[in-house]
Amino acid sequence: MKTSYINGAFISAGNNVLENKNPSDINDVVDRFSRVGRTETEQAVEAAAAAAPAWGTSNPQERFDALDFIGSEILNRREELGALLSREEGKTLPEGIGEVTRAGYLFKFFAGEAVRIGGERLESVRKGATVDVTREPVGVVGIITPWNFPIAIPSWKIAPALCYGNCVVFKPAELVPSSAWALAEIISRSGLPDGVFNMVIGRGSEVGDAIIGSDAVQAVTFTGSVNTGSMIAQRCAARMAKAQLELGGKNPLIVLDDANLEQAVDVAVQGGFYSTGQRCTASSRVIVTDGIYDDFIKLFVEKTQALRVGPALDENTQIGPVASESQLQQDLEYIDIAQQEGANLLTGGNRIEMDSDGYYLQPTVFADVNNEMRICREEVFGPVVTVSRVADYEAALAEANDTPFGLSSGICTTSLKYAEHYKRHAKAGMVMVNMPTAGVDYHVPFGGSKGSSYGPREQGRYAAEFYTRVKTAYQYAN
Ligand SMILES: NC(=O)C1=CN([C@@H]2O[C@H](COP(=O)(O)OP(=O)(O)OC[C@H]3O[C@@H](n4cnc5c(N)ncnc54)[C@H](OP(=O)(O)O)[C@@H]3O)[C@@H](O)[C@H]2O)C=CC1
Ligand SMILES: O=C(O)CCC(=O)C(=O)O
Repeated sequence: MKTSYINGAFISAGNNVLENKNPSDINDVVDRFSRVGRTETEQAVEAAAAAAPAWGTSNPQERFDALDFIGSEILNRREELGALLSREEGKTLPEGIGEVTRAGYLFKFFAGEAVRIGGERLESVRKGATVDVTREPVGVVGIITPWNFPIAIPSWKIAPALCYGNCVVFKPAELVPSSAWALAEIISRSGLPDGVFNMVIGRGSEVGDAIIGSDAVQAVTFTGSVNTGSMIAQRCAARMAKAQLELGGKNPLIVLDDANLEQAVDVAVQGGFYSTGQRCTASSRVIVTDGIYDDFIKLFVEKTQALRVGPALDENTQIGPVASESQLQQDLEYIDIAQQEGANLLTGGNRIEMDSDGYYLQPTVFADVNNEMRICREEVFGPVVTVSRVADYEAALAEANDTPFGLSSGICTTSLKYAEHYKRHAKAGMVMVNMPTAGVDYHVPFGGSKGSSYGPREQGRYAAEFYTRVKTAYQYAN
């Protein structure tokens, strides 16, 4: 049975067993894990706190070597780890391998950043004095991750945390411990001193709660639901700890009359349905102008119906299963709500029974919606897309921005004027022109506005804002 990693060792197993089941076939148990609780989490935090002073002042070469080792091993094993990820989460094999590859490059990127950490020296406005502005680690960082990106999200939090000299207590989602464990196993051989990296496998309500409540944890980074995220931010604020949240999205994709139709439909299909729509960046609202609407709907429904839903590891599969029973129930509930609200179900809407016992759902398209409906305002987190008809670009922009979220926002157009205008006026942290709203690069900032994100951006060089504190040192030269 696999166990948590605390203070440089995988601990011995207890009797609280977590079974990791394959959502493509729930009779397939991917692996068994021993859960820990509060006591072990507190031990992990203590180990991290004890290791923090030395790691915080460690040589950049030491950090580079560890992060580079982790990145190289992930990349060398991308096919094996990708298959494991697809088996436990349900995304297709190419998506699984793609995610693992992204994780490898994230570690490589932050290996490079470790030797580039700098500051600046300014002349003081007071004669004869200088000012140094430098970055220091925050100390112990708590990392709480969701199930939809089992290795990429942990990597884009763990890699910068270590890069900037922090110690880590990492809690993966209960649904996907296998990729997290594989990552921890690689990290355990990377040469990091004991206590610098710790992973605790257990329930959010116990292990997660112990992390966010500990005074020794100076910063918490979280990706997941709005409710859990806002509770975490409030708890952190109450004890003056830093918090960084990546939450939901209700991401719009505008298709203008002048768009390339084939390209726009492919962008909508990819953004809406790939990874089974389980991405906070998924384009769940497509907003189409009048002149292209009928042609768009026809081709979009055709291409949606042609998508092959099936087991994640089957080479013919384009859309894997939903990740869990509870997520499937949530998707079906929203499909029901949309119909009760009067949305027009154009295709999909039902669970699919297959030979393998998994959580399969038809990719689903609703039309004739208005932006007040719950199906247009609340995140479903599944393969469910609404399409609305608007008169022109101005109406499309207004509808796109009329949402409590602001993560990613897309437009398909051949007009430079509209593309440029949209990049400036979309109320979202990320804007995509003629590209799916989902699927981002690993070396640039990731995050949103309004209800989607809180705190500094993740990824790229901007990650330093969260994982460091700035110090200003004045010196008078005698
Ligand atoms: N923005 C995004 O990318 C994501 C959004 N979601 C949204 O959230 C919905 C629910 O998914 P769910 O997995 O339940 O999301 P949660 O927000 O509950 O879970 C995310 C992480 O938080 C942990 N957690 C749960 N409760 C607590 C707590 N009280 N204190 C500290 N940590 C906690 C979870 O642990 P554990 O797994 O042990 O419960 C998990 O590691 C989805 O349907 C989707 O709408 C979900 C995943 C990703
Ligand atoms: O779209 C992506 O590449 C990232 C999405 C993501 O981070 C998420 O869904 O949590």
